[in-house]
Amino acid sequence: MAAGKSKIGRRVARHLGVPFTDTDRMIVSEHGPIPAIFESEGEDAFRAYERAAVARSVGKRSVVSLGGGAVLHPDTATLLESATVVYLTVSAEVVRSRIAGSNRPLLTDGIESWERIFAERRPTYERLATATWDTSRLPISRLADEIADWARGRI
Ligand SMILES: Nc1ncnc2c1ncn2[C@@H]1O[C@H](COP(=O)(O)OP(=O)(O)OP(=O)(O)O)[C@@H](O)[C@H]1O
Ligand SMILES: O=C(O)C1=C[C@@H](O)[C@@H](O)[C@H](O)C1
Ligand SMILES: [Mg+2]
Repeated sequence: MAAGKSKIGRRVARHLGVPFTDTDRMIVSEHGPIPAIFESEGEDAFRAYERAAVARSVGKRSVVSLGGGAVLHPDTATLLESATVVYLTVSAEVVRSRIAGSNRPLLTDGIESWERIFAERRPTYERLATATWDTSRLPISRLADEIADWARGRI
């Protein structure tokens, strides 16, 4: 969470001249704010909406920014096995300020929740990654340039 998927993904798509989709935004436009979905319908309902949004997005010539937990669904993990997956990392030290004041429903204990969730998901992220960038030190613009250069010709 807060590694830069949405901000960097949008710029990468612009550089590549392909459509951009952010599955969190799709869910919000179709079902309302994410915290409200978690509160009134629960995480399982959110994951089902997310799985559907990912299934409609992945596999086209485009850039898709996923929610941090999208890989938890086995169908999504299977879809990503045949996609070009950029895994963005960030250190706990740096992410602390990025998540301050955030309304991500799973971050009930701030950085402690972030670290626990990251440790649980890390093997899955690493398994599905085609390439990895750490976003802790470089600006968004530089990361987007590098990733777009790498992705050109691959998608
Ligand atoms: N390389 C970076 N340097 C500094 N700030 C960054 C960088 N990348 C992202 N940020 C900032 O971190 C915050 C989170 O970024 P963003 O929303 O793109 O993350 P995300 O991975 O999409 O998070 P989520 O898991 O909630 O979807 C934003 O405020 C963004 O401006
Ligand atoms: O990592 C997660 O589980 C989440 C990340 C966000 O992008 C949203 O998809 C939601 O807040 C859940
Ligand atoms: Mg995002």
